[in-house]
Amino acid sequence: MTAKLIDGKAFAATIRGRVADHVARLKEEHDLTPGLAVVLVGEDPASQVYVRSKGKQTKEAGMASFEHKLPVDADQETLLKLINDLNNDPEVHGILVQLPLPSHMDSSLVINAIAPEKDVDGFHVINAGRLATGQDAMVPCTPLGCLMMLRDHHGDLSGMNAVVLGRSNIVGKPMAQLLLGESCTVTIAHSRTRDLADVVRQADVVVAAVGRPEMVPGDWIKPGATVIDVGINRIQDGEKTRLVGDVEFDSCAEVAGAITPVPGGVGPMTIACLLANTVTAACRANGLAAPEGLTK
Ligand SMILES: Nc1nc(=O)c2c([nH]1)NC[C@@H]1CN(c3ccc(C(=O)N[C@@H](CCC(=O)O)C(=O)O)cc3)C=[N+]21
Repeated sequence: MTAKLIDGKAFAATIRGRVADHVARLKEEHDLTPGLAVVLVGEDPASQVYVRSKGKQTKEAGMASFEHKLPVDADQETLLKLINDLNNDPEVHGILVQLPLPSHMDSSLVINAIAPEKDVDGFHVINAGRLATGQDAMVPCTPLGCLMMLRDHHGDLSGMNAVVLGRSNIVGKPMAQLLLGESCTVTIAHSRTRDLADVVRQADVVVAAVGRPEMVPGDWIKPGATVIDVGINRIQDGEKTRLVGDVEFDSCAEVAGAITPVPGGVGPMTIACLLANTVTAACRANGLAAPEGLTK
């Protein structure tokens, strides 16, 4: 392998340390404890593991963690009532509703019921609009984590060709907005893009967020490019299963200048940014400046 490995796990630990420092200062100087509420509907085992890990990391950073579980057949009104209560709870600065929701619920409606200033996922339409127009927004955690890694590796990104693979509202679109904000020349490629390989070959920065295991081979990568792999796909490997990203790691690492691994890349950064967003929300709710180095 010739590429430099971008260690998201280590970087995420650094971010969490900064979060914990800031939380300690908020307690001491302002008697303020940032609080994060996580809402889980249903009992999907992967979601349960993930929610538990968020709660643990929230507490480790010195913040208050509130977990709310609803049964899979809960009606939407019950969820909306809970969100309304959390919107009005002064101890809750951030609200995350774990996605996907059961199919009888309207996720857009549910997400848009969260007070925008408590929407630490950055999925509310107000936050999407603020990000797109360059105003202070809550920025979605996964793209924010990717941007932090890119900035850390490159410093200035201006003028670089960035190709974002995937056009989802939670990763692809906000990632493209952030890169545009860094003055990159941004292309969003997707399943209908013509000559996809040639498009990706133009990229100095590739962010792969399509959810297709090992879709990007090394011969699509421009020599020296930076590859950020957002994919977290569990595939069968003989008797066992293992996690792979959206890029073929070994072949891409032979060509790229730098690459994130899966696991240990974007995933841990996502949770670290969730904690960072919660601190930002708590600061803003109390008329304090958002912490340096933890926001966009
Ligand atoms: N409202 C909402 N916001 C989310 O941010 C959200 C969500 N719903 N629903 C589920 C997805 C998934 N997600 C992950 C974050 C970190 C890891 C992570 O840290 N992964 C480890 C590996 C963990 C393992 O071994 O399974 C890693 O990549 O190293 C994984 C998955 C956030 N999501």
